[in-house]
Amino acid sequence: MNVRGVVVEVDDPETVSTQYGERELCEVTVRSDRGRSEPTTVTLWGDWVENAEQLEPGMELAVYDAEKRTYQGETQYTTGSDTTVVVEPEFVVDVTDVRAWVQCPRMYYLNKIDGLPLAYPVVKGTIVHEVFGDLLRGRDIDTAVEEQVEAAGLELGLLGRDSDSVAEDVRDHARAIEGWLAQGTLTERDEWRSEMTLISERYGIKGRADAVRRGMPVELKTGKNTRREPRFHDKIQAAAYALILGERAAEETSAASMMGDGGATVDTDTPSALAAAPDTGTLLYTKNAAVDRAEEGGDLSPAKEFSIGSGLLEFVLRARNAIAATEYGTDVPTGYEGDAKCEYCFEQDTCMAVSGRLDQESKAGQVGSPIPERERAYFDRFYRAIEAERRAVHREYAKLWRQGPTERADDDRALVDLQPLGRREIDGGRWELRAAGTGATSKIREGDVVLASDGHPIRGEAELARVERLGGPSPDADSSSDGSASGQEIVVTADEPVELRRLDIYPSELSTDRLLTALHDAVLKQPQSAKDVLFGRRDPEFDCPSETFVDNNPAQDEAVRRAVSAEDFALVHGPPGTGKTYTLAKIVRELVDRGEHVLLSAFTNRAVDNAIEALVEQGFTDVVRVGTESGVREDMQRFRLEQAGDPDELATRLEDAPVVAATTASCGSRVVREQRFDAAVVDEAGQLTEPGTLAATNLADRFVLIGDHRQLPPVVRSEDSGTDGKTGAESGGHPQADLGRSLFERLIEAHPEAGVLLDRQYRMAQRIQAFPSQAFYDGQLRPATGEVASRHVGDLDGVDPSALPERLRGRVAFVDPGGHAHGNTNPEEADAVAQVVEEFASAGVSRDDIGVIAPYRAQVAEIGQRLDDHVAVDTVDRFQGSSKEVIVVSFVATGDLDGPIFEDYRRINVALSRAKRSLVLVGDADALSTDETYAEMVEWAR
Ligand SMILES: Nc1ncnc2c1ncn2[C@@H]1O[C@H](COP(=O)(O)OP(=O)(O)OP(=O)(O)O)[C@@H](O)[C@H]1O
Repeated sequence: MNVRGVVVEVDDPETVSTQYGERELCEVTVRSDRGRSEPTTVTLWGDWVENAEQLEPGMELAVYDAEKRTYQGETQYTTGSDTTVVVEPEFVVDVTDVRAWVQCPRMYYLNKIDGLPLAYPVVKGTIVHEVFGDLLRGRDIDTAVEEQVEAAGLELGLLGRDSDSVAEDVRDHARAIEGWLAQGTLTERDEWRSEMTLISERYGIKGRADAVRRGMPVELKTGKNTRREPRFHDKIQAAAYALILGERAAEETSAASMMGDGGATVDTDTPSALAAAPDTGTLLYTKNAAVDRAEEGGDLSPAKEFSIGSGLLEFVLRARNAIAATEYGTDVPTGYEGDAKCEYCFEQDTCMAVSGRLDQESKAGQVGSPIPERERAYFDRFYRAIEAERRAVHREYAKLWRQGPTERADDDRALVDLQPLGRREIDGGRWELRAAGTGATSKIREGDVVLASDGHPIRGEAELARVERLGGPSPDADSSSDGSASGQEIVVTADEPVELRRLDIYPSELSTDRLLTALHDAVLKQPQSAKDVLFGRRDPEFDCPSETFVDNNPAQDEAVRRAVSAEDFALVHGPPGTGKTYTLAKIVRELVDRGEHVLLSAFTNRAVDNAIEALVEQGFTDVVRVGTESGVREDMQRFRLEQAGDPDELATRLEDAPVVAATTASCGSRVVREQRFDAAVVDEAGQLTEPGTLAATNLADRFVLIGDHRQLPPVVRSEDSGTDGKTGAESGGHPQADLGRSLFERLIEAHPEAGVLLDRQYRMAQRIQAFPSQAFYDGQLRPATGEVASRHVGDLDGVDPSALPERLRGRVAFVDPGGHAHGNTNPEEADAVAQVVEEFASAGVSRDDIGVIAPYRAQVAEIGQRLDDHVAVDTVDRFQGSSKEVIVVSFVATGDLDGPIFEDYRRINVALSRAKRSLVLVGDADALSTDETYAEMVEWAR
């Protein structure tokens, strides 16, 4: 019997005498069905009491294989020998976190906030793991070592290492692996899986096992261990994988026995998930092979097997539960939760320093004096906000099993019903998998790492895969014979040959991890003077030169002057089309001319590439672009710094470049985080969370933020219910504003004197800019030139304005087609939008010059079906930063104004300010007019 529900009450634990002696118990009352059912009591016995004590009302509790009994007419549940207890099952804890927690809960916390440094043991560890995978896939040792060392070239170069000595070092480790693989028992390749992604729906654990051999976990450790037994926390890691493997094995058995029984429910002979777990794990300590046997004794064999019993598995689960319970309240562990000895801990100094500076209780004690109260409060508030983001990511994991395939596909989180077209082995024993798509779209993009599966991402065969191609004609002749393949071939690469039937977005905690390290670095590593301005203890200072930088635009000129003379920071506020990118390029060039080492950053890859493009247009090309191959635009690849290659050359290129360009997310990478700059210039700063901005500004002595807080705000997941298929629900002015408010906005409000408003726009005809200027910029925006002011579609080559219907001949039009909203679509409105587009096209406007913006993905799809691919149809979020000659906006709403686009004026500002020559609003005028601002908009447009 399984019991699962929301905890409503936790009694005090008590000790009772039983036939087995004194035992502890704790009664917990839960309401199942997500808190809707009548209360049920579950008695947790023995060691599970430890977890019971961590419970709080409101948490979710799952008790699997509980024993049922009736007491005084009431049904009760109790833990038995096969029972497992899971706290907050949808909080998906990573196996490496369980390991760290068992070492010391405080270490788990420290790892989280300060991230993995760029250090040789870390990089070497990664290389050895890659080589391990290669060897398992049958690769030759010399090739594997050589290629993997080369792949880490940049990191090794930054660490001052040369390839030969690293290869020598890695080869020692690789020999341990090879020796072990050569042992007679390991012959059947089929029994191996390298790098297996495991996610447990039952226990809320995930991780990537280094290898699974005959169903048993194998973990590789690049350290040495001369004892016979593996280290305890290493065993914990392998046992955690065993726990998940047991769940899978039990499911397979029960599925098989259900089939054997003609579909009837069987619950007698199926083993519990715990009993089905593998009973042996292996730890491979590769450094043992390199130890000099003359100098060191003990057990030097690298491979150490150990047995996994239910006691160990339950221990793992209790540690996992302790993490989930701690994170429920965003509590900071003190170290007292575990029994590690601080004096043996190599993190003791760091631990004491962090505890001292943040004034946190810690088993190791504190050293140093605390940072000011205000900074601690800041750290705390953002820590909580970022952890709320992490919980939102965890909810995304849970959707992998909570949502059915159709629901996931409708939510744009999966591509389902793919038809496998074939697979082939490629370099390094990896696989290329191909399938025919259905023509459906999703948030999955080329270059993403996704879960590829044979139908179910958790219960089926699944592996992490990289999307190489989505759609596009198949180069393979035989797949075109399959009608469904036409134009929709999907190609991914993976370590294992999964039958490709479905792709799911794989939620990643990487960006939350990086926000935390940025917060840590800003508060604990930045010099006092930098923090003074951030925390309002000092006003920013300028040392303005009298030079002219831009002679045809006074505001831009002033912006460059402020930027180059800022001793702390400068802020450039750029409304739509006012030359933000142009000004940014000027600023970067001026800084470089002054001999400064500049970091150029932005929220999106697109903006980073646009900024480089503007630099190139201004004749400057001395830029190094850091980013992945798929993230960087084709024509900017020539600036991209490869990760692989000669260490010294790569490191020199990065360190000597006057300008390094990377997204703010990449600024948190091991490589960029180690660099220092004189100045950081950050574009799209209005869309960045405060810690997201800090990831870039932490790396420089001074910074310039360029953005517009009246356009799209930062995307914050934790406010996004995410299941309604709407876009934009993420931000909309909710009270949890810490992450929703950018550093740019906070600073420009606190220090308007440090900001410059770019007030001349080079995009919209005067008639189009009138409303956005009035409504969102206090009427301060004006066309930069007469040409801009008078723009009209009639000026475009081949366009005959008289061929347009009367209502579309002006620069702004309003079309009210009526119709009814069905969920997030309005088909009649979609028809009207398509008609408007066709009318412009018939008058000679190129379809590539027309864009359609709708508030919801569903309406985007509805309109997209009616138009050919040349017309860009998308949500507001995807239009930020771009423009078109003609823009048609579909509002969808009828009757009332219940949509995120309407709750947030910043989104409507973006939608209205994309058009150069013609803007057509399509919607229900009566519905829109129920809101004051939109009433004015309708008035203006008609
Ligand atoms: N001072 C200037 N003189 C001449 N042209 C300019 C000047 N500043 C900007 N422009 C031109 O105006 C256009 C818009 O500039 P830019 O792309 O930099 O705007 P933006 O503010 O970055 O736009 P968006 O709102 O889309 O981010 C570009 O074609 C650019 O070359």
